[in-house]
Amino acid sequence: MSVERLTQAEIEAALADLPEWAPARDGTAIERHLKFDDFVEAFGVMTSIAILAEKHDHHPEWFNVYNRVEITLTTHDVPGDGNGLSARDVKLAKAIDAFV
Ligand SMILES: C[C@H](O)[C@H](O)[C@H]1CNC2=NC(N)=NC(=O)C2=N1
Repeated sequence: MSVERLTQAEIEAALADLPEWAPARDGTAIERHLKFDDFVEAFGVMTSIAILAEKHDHHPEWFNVYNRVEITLTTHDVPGDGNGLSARDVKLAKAIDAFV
């Protein structure tokens, strides 16, 4: 899938379909915060997301403490300087939403 940077309009359109996600890092990322019953559930979901990420060849930046998981999606391989949002981020976010 293309790693071209999404335009601002494309980002806004994508976020309209991703109500659980919020823009982050000045529009170069999107993030979603999750809370589970306990650590084991949180880590189980992280394990599933890790397998999904590997299938997508697109990997999250994430933080976990006990039952909380904070996921940030951004693309390193975009042209130009620094990370940006690409269609890969949108695709992985939709895949994550499909099972959390
Ligand atoms: C070589 C490998 O395919 C690339 O480094 C992939 C791996 N996972 C990735 N994950 C993310 N978030 N951004 C990337 O640009 C990216 N590129």
